[in-house]
Amino acid sequence: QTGTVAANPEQYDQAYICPVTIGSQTLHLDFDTGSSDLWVFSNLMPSSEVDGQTEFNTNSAGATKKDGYTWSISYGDGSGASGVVYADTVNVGGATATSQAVEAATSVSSEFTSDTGSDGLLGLAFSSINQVKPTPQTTFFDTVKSSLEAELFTADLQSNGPGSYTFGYIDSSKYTGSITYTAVDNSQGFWGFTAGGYTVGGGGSNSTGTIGSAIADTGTSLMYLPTAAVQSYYSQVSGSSYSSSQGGYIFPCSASLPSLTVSIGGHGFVVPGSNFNYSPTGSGNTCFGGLQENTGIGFTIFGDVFLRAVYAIFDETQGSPRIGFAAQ
Ligand SMILES: O[C@H]1CN[C@@H](c2nc(-c3ccc(C(F)(F)F)cc3)no2)C1
Repeated sequence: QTGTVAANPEQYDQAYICPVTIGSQTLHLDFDTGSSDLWVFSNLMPSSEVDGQTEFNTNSAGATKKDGYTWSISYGDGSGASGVVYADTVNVGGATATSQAVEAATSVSSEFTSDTGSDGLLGLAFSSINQVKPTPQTTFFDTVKSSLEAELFTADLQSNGPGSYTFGYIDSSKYTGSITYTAVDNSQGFWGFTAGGYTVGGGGSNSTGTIGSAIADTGTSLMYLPTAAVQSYYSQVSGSSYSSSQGGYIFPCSASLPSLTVSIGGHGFVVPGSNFNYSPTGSGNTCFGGLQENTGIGFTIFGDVFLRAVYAIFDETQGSPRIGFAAQ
């Protein structure tokens, strides 16, 4: 089997929301290659924590409670959720898992209540970091992968318009040139890979260092690189500065932004400058940069700002996992 689902950007491309059928309900979930739990708003939550989101009905005929199973998760920004676990049929664009662990929230943090476009998350990292106790559950991809035409999924994220995820096949209309694959280190549960040198702007190679280990994370909006690369980038953006009040680099919204070329698997991938204007700060006609320092995170994260510039293939067809990127 295969699956194809639209990936709809929230405002400022903050996250990508996809329709998922669970039993007879359709919920809109944030697909996240940086975590491994499929959790949903549910009828078990206090109404004070729900602001228009669709609630998974745990009383529906097809939902089977997994007694004694609980979960609790927190995300990079400190938000989180917790609850209990059911099994139900989950269909993503035609790819169907007949008995998928569906983690029904009994409580979510205020950030999720306020994120009115999302009814929960669908994790696509490795099942080793699933947060269900006493027994971790498999991700949707792990549950269905043996039944897919090919054991892979792909992400085509777009700005201001629908992109798509595919399960089980590569859509050759989504990219140009060839796909460059590189080995994945999943020892931390993430789609980890090694990135090489970088060049700011289209000029000659002015890269002074290499980026090193990184993760591909569709659930992170921005791109977080080592300080040296970030300072090198913003040194080419006139009027840019680090704003402690905004918590990152900002610049005049009228600034012209250079591209950033990153070498992965020996191929240079170009992120256009426009990808690095993330959003207005709301003060003084300054804009918040889509490239920020990885200090304090502990990871270099290739989030949506990077992933919008490529077609990404999350591939387990070779036995050991690999990740592929192609220009689009
Ligand atoms: O944890 C890492 C795994 N991938 C990144 C991720 N972060 C979120 C997230 C989604 C929605 C919200 C909220 F709605 F604003 F609460 C917050 C965080 N989803 O994936 C970071």
